[in-house]
Amino acid sequence: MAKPVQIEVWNPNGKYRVVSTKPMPGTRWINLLIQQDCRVEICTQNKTILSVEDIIALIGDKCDGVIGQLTEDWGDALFSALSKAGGKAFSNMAVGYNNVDVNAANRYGVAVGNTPGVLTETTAELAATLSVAAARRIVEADAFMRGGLYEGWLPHLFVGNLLKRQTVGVIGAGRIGSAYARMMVEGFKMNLIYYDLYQATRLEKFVTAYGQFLKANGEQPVTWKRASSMDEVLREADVISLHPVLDKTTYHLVNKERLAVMKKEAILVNCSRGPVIDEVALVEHLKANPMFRVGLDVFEDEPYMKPGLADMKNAIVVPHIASASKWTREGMATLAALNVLVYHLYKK
Ligand SMILES: NC(=O)C1=CN([C@@H]2O[C@H](COP(=O)(O)OP(=O)(O)OC[C@H]3O[C@@H](n4cnc5c(N)ncnc54)[C@H](O)[C@@H]3O)[C@@H](O)[C@H]2O)C=CC1
Ligand SMILES: O=C(O)C(=O)CO
Repeated sequence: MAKPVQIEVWNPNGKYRVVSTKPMPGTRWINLLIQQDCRVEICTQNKTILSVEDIIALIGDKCDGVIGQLTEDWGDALFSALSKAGGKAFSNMAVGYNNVDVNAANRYGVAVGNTPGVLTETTAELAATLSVAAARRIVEADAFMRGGLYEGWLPHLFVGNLLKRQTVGVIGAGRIGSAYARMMVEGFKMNLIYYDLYQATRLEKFVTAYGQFLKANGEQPVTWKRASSMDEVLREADVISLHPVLDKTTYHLVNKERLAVMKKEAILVNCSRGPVIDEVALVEHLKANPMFRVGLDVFEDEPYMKPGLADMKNAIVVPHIASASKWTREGMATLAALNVLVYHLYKK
């Protein structure tokens, strides 16, 4: 039997019981639930990742809906427990739902929601930040300065890459990949090459129009190309950012062989999911190619890094913060609450 979990209760007399496995930013999401007659229970347990047993204890005997987190394993055990407690709706507070077994949810009659859109620009901005930080060696230079090593300007000190007129490669040109591509094309006048299973028509139109604008102003136009294979992007791009969903087709999409295809001085950014890159192969590649740089927001065995990664000066690592702006996180919480409510509102 799991230990009882600590909770904070809002609107104790509400008719529907909705559980959030974590406190979430803002109060709009709580107010929306209360307005629809929900008793809101928020788990305040001081434990970063709740186990399946912890969440089963939270669900208890009666629960109408749950808002959960991407760190939790939403599979058969949890959907079975939620269904037994009368639950009909679950929302991940994330757009990615690789932690959710949607088939299991279907089997138990639980509707599943996620939080797309509201985090698109914020996530793309972090990918752009990592791209620039890697190109200009910002983290290394910061450590150098703080280490008291700066003795004066030198022609060779922290020389990095100029992005202007280089090629940006995007793998997975969906919402976030396309927003990132637009930032890099418009912000740095980079040419675009992308690979996706589907054509990114709006993105292509944007780059074409921006190219025409530049030309009309006497500047060299930017260009775009839809690659017929992922390897084409890896071969041609100077900066490559990964934005696909994580599923069977994208697991270890970037492996030893594909790293070898990339330019020796390329920059690789990952703000999608850790397992899209074979991280062991990446560490070896970083060791063998000191001019190759990566910017990583996500890791294969999150929260852990593969041995050796933390020692690599050509790697920038941040703790899965790509969607971490106040506006976005409040928006994600609001969307998650609406997802859980939709089912109940629909029934009324
Ligand atoms: N690091 C972070 O904090 C965040 C990470 N994410 C991750 O980013 C992912 C993408 O989010 P969105 O852009 O909103 O989703 P989206 O569904 O709009 O875009 C995903 C794209 O990947 C493409 N794709 C799927 N399989 C592919 C393959 N085998 N090769 C190439 N492309 C493939 C799809 O066609 C689609 O265009 C999420 O699933 C999530 O895992 C999202 C938000 C924040
Ligand atoms: O939404 C997601 O998928 C994240 O990784 C966090 O925002």
